[in-house]
Amino acid sequence: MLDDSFHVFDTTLRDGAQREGVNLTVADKLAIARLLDEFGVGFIEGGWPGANPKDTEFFRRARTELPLRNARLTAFGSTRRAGTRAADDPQVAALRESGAPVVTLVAKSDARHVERALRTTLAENLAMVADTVAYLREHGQRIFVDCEHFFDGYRYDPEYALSVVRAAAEAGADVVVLCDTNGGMLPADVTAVVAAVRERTGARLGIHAQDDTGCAVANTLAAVDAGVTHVQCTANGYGERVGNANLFSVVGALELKYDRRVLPEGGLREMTRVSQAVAEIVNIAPATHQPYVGVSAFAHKAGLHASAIKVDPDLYQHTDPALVGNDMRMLVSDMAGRASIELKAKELGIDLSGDRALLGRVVDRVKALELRGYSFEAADASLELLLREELGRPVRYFEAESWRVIAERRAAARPEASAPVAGGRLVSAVEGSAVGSAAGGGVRRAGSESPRGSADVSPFLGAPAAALSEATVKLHVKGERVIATAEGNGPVNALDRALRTAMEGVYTALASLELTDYKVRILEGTSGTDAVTRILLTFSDGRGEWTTVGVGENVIDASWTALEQAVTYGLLRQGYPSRV
Ligand SMILES: CC(=O)SCCNC(=O)CCNC(=O)[C@H](O)C(C)(C)COP(=O)(O)OP(=O)(O)OC[C@H]1O[C@@H](n2cnc3c(N)ncnc32)[C@H](O)[C@@H]1OP(=O)(O)O
Ligand SMILES: CC(=O)C(=O)O
Repeated sequence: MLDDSFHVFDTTLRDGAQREGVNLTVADKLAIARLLDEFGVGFIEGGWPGANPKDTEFFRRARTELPLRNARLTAFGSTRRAGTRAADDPQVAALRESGAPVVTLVAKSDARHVERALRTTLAENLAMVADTVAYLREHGQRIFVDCEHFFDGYRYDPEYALSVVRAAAEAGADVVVLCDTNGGMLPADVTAVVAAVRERTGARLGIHAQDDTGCAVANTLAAVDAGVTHVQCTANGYGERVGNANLFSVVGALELKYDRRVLPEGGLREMTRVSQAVAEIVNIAPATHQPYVGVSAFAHKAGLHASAIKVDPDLYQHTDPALVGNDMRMLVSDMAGRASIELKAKELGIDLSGDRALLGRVVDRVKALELRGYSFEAADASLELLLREELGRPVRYFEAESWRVIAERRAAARPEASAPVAGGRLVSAVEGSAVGSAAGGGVRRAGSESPRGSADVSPFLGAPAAALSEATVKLHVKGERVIATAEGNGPVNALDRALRTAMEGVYTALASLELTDYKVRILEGTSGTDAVTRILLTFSDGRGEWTTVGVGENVIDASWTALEQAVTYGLLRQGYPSRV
């Protein structure tokens, strides 16, 4: 067990679960608790037993399924109801029966809340606090008291707020936690209030800060400066409304800035992994710009930054990313300089150091392409193909002579649709920009059947319909001209299938490549449909992912550019020697 002189108290499973959009199962809660325990927090607040069946079940299963190495499990609940005895309050009984060694009791400490929300007297509220603490202590549980709305209450009626702290401490609470429940405090005020409460009560104090002014982490650290020895936080800052103090930011600051050991050996290096794993379980995409653990936390874009980082990464980083299990990354864009390209190439395993002319050419090409709408910062694979081209080692497995896509949408099985239409009028065909050139003779032909189009049964704007696309590609692969046709549920899917069909006998590993993400962004244009389109395609081969970028006025053409690169890069990853 950790040193008890300073507590890192995690409330992801209680306050974190109060975030809009979060709905954890018991299994999710157990999995998160295991991660937090491994990470090394001192206390894990598991929920409110008795408030809902799920939290009651969590504490029941935790007895056998949650052997904790570092943390102590904590049950949350409120002080007894007004006008009852703690021993008769079913909610207090649920806390006792939870089996948790520690209980956090939420208590009113703002006189207005006592009178208007609880609708009881100030004296009865003090008795509710003291009775409940004493009762649970007698039953062998360790007690922390969360003084709800403490800071607002202290401003309104400091003597009453202080009397709640004293009532809790005198009844046997180990820690009295001052809560900024509405999250409206600023750091300097927190420091001043905490210092005054310490001086006037002598109680061991903690802090629980909501993030409504964006100051939860700063307020938590301000309270530490004033002497609290217990900090309540949540993983990734999840919590009611805009959230709580982010556990990872607080722990990062305590360990790396305050030089205070609050985690067991090795815990800090797990921080990025734990943050991402919790986000995965909670089913919220990890916040990319989160301090310490975000994927962008050590991503450098500006050329000037890169040029100094080349000399020493510390010149542009507040700490070593490896200490928190994160990585430094270079982003290449139109803000890049030669140093950015050199460092990025190194990251990709290509040594360009010293070749100023080549680096300069790459910078110029990147800037020119970005002006046209390309974006390389999210498309490392495209950048690597470009670098290899500039090095005089272009990667090619095929050459596209042409491609053509037909997109068709059919009204779903109307009885009259199958009958010949009499008296229809033929109107002129309109020129399209995505049609390939005519076929030659004497070639291999490959075909792929895609049995179904996407059956769009949405009733939106009309009757159900089926959409289907058919693509034909004409390629040169290893000296042979190949024509392949395939169907797909959309034009890009059909092109992807046709491309694979054309090469499947030649590059068998193609089967392991999978399109996992397709992003479209409309760049500036005069109207919605004639604007320039940027496509980002992400592929996976089961071992890793890579992203490529394509730009064009025609969305299918832009997609093709990205697709050609993605497949090329995928084949390079499979180890095929480059040749046409
Ligand atoms: C600041 C925080 O985030 S604290 C954590 C808050 N978390 C939650 O509320 C989530 C879980 N809550 C619940 O499931 C339900 O609200 C329950 C089970 C706790 C209570 O449900 P209900 O009995 O239906 O009461 P309801 O939610 O309407 O109101 C809360 C009651 O608790 C009382 N109460 C509130 N705080 C306290 C307190 N510190 N001590 C004693 N009683 C309290 C209120 O006065 C109100 O009493 P009333 O029923 O006599 O009006
Ligand atoms: C206890 C708690 O969650 C709060 O006061 O915000």
